[in-house]
Amino acid sequence: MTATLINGKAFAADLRARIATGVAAMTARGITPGLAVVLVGEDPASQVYVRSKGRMTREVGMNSFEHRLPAETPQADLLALIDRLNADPSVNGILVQLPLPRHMDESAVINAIYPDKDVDGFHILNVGRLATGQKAMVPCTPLGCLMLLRDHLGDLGGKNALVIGRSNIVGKPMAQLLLRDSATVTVAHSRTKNLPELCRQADIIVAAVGRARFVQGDWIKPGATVIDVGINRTDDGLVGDVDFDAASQTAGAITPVPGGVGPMTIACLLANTLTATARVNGLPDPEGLTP
Ligand SMILES: Nc1nc2c(c(=O)[nH]1)N[C@@H](CN(C=O)c1ccc(C(=O)N[C@@H](CCC(=O)O)C(=O)O)cc1)CN2
Repeated sequence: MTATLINGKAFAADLRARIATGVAAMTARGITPGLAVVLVGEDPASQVYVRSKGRMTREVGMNSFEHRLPAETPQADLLALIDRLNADPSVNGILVQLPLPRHMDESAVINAIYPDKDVDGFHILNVGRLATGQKAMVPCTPLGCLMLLRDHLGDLGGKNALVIGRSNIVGKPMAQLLLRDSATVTVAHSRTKNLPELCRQADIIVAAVGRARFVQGDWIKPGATVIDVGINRTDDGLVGDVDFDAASQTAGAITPVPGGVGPMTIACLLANTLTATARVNGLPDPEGLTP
């Protein structure tokens, strides 16, 4: 292997320590940030993520409120819970764990969250704010990717960045964030025709396709920075969207799976909760936690 390993796990631990310092300073002023996480149903991976979110929220000194609802909960009951959390001043951030059960309308649920408590950054108003360069709550996984990229590369201006995947959660906001940093951004997806060629021109690849080892080693431009957002459970264990062994022969730097982007998601959720708390209390945004 020749590529530098981008250690998201270590970066996330350091980020959480910085957040804990910010929380302590806020608590000293009589404000303790609170994060409410809502889980509907028993999806095994979601249960693990929600448990980790609760533990890490408490570890940084924030109040954690967990709401677990049965899979068959009517949507109206979930919306009523969100209304209560919107009105609760001890709750600064609200997150509804995805995916939701099939009978629920994801957009309606997300857009019921008060935008300034939407620490996932999925509310339509935050999507618009990000797209127009306004102060927004920014989706956690792309924010984590941006932090890793800036830490590794410094200025992203003028770099050719390829985002593979166009989801609302990762691909689209990732493209917006890279554009904001003056990268030249291409978004590829399942209908893109010349993906290997596009990859070979990219200084930065962010792979978020949801297909195990989809991005091949010989697609990588020598020295490129590769950010792998994929979390695919296979017979070989957890693997990313990039063929890590092959890509790391050519890339300049690469994130592993696990231990790369994944841990940044929860750290950035805590960062967003601290930011939301600062904003609602008329304080400046905490340093280094927003794009
Ligand atoms: N409301 C939301 N739902 C979901 C989000 C989200 O950002 N908001 N993202 C994902 C799941 N997710 C957090 O919710 C998440 C995914 C992965 C990790 C992580 O730390 N991954 C580890 C591996 C852990 C494992 O073994 O599964 C890693 O990559 O090292 C944290 C959070 C979907 N839902």
